[in-house]
Amino acid sequence: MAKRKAVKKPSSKPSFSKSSLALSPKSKVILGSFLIFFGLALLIAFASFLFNWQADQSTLTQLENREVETQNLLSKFGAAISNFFIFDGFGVAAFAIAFLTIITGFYFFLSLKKKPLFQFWFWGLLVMTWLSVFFGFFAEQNALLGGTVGFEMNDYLQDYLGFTGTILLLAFLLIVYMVSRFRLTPEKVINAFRKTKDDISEDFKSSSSSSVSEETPVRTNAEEKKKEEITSKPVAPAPEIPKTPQPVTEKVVIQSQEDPDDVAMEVETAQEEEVEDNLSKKLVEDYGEFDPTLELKNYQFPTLELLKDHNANGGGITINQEELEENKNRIVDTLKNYKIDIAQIKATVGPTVTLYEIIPEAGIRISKIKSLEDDIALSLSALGIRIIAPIPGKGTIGIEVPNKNATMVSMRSVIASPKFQNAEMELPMALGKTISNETFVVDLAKMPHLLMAGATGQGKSVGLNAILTSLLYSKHPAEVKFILVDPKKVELTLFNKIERHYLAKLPDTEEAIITDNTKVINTLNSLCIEMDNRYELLKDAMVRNIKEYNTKFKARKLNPENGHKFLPYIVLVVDEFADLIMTAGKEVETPIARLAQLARAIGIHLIIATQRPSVNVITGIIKANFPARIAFRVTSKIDSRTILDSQGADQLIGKGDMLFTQGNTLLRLQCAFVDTPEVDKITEFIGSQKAYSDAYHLPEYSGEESGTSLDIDVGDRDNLFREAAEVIVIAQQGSASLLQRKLKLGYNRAGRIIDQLEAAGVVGPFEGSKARQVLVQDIEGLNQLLNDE
Ligand SMILES: Nc1ncnc2c1ncn2[C@@H]1O[C@H](COP(=O)(O)OP(=O)(O)OP(=O)(O)O)[C@@H](O)[C@H]1O
Repeated sequence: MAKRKAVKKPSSKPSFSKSSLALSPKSKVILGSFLIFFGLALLIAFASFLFNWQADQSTLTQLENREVETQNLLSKFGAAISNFFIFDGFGVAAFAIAFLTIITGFYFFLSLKKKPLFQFWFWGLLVMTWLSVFFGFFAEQNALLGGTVGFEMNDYLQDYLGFTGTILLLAFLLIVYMVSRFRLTPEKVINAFRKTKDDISEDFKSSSSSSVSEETPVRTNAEEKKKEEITSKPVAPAPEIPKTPQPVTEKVVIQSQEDPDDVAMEVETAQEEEVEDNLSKKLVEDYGEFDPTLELKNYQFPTLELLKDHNANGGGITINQEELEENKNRIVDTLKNYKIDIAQIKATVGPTVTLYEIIPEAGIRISKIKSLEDDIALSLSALGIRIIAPIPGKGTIGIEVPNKNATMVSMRSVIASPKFQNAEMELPMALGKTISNETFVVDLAKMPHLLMAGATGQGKSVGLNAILTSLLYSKHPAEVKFILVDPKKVELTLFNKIERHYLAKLPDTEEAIITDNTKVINTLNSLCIEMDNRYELLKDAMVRNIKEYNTKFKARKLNPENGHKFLPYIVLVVDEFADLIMTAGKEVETPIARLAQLARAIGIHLIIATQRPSVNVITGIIKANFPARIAFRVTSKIDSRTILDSQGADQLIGKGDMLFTQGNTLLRLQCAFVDTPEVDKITEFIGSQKAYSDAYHLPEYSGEESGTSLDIDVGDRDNLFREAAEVIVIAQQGSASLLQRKLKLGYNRAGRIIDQLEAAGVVGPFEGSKARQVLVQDIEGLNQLLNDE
């Protein structure tokens, strides 16, 4: 098949490299301010010239004579330049030059895009010339109005076109200008007239009816307000992309050369790709890259001052030489008891533990040391000793011994560290410090999900807060959204304040932080729908992951009219997973497993914490999909095995001492500490700033039971059934949230009553996001219905 590629013609224009013309920001500000002041000077000089031109003109021939005085506010310079532009030039229309200079100054000063500026100048100069001729035409007597240019051009035109011809030409040029600059069409003019006429007649009507009804203006106001709200809603940060470009088709006619009688065949080739590419390039040129943060462009990230430095000595570690020596001697002596001689010993002091790396004498088998692990720990008689034999990749044996005085790792120190500040990660989390006192930062997007376990009081909640704080310090509200599940109801409540900035929720729910297990099931299923939707978008955009998708969207290569939008990362945090599994079991496990298996590419990441890392909570399927794990201190070796697949977590010392693995080696870390008042301050700081109108909405999910016919025994009805029915009938609105509010009920109970009302025929079936239909008109009808039962 004949395929022809468009060959780009080499441009005949001379090409300038852009950088040779580019100015540095400093030069732009200087040039910009010069132009602004110069334009203002012109403006003052021109204005002053209008009043003093006659007096000043006589002095223009003696400019070099310092004795001669001019009336112009800008003296000789003002008089000369004004005379040049106004009298010898374009008349009063020359004011355009002053304005154009000021506008140009602002463009440089604010580093704005130059393209509209060229348009300003083009149209500005054209209008100036037109005005000059126009004034020259009507005010021939006043030389100042049209200037010499206006006068001469007018004279010239009248010689050739005559009086009437010149008027017609001027009128024609005016129409050309209006149509090309303001896209004015006859319909638009007629519509504008019609609208004014309608407005006037409406005003007339409302003023005559205002005395009759008092309610009308109130409603009008409300309506107006609503209208205003709609129009003044922050401009959706969606790039303006015109209709999908039609593929350009090229026709090639093929005719057999040997046989001239052969039927000619037309081959059409489409050049869709290039057009789209050009379109996105043009859009980027015109509007710049799409900026997802535009809607909250004044958003300020929380400052470091909101965090406390929990250490008096500024986070540094104090090395206690005596303690080091003492521990070294104990290790050497203990090993000697088991006939293990040491060739070399080295200590690395961390915030909570010190690592003693030993190299045994030649000939000593590592397995011997390994088998003596417990005995060595016992001889050293300290809590939290962990023996690593050998340290992977090093060929030494490590013995971690807790420091007598642990140093707290404050969140402030890890957030301020260059490692976190310069981290080029999608979702950077500053977890704490390693044993060699280095800040440890990992990317949640790479993990891609995190499992966290630890007995009660060992630092899980602090760990979760540290993760959330890291993300709040590094990501704009447009880039990440959290779904927080907190069955304990107290741990994550502080994050309520940032609901409209950072949280995601189901559309019909009031609270964004989920404390109710039924809602968790709905949210998880909704998240699965979001996942499927996102996969569809990725497929449509022909990209493999969210990062590529967002890059393509920012480059304006994806059309929002086709459903494309900027996709924020979604982080689901479940604080007490054991509790969920115990109450909801499979209903929770299935969507969690599905998300864990599939959600990595589309930017949904899960962080699951549990107190009880038993096998019925962390099942095989969940474990398989959570390669990254954090273990705080647990109570038994079995628990340690369940979470880490090896022991060690049972030997930790608590208070944020943790082991982290991403599938291979175990890393001992001291978790960064962030206190509740600090989290409170951060959320307060964010919460008090301008927010989105609502939390990020997840897709609607209608529970499985919806739509099924219900058969509920009359005797099993809730005590508040009758009262609830009355509330619903009076309000004529069949929603569970109404019952929750009016009767102060929990979500579950309100939902149950609604089901009973459906069975009794008071309300209709579930209708997705809409409230159910109320089938009874009034209380009398309700009484009749219930008495007939
Ligand atoms: N990283 C840390 N550095 C210093 N102290 C810590 C750290 N993490 C926790 N602690 C101490 O441990 C206490 C308990 O921590 P936390 O509330 O996080 O425990 P938890 O595991 O969430 O307990 P629960 O499961 O009962 O909620 C904190 O009040 C704090 O004093």
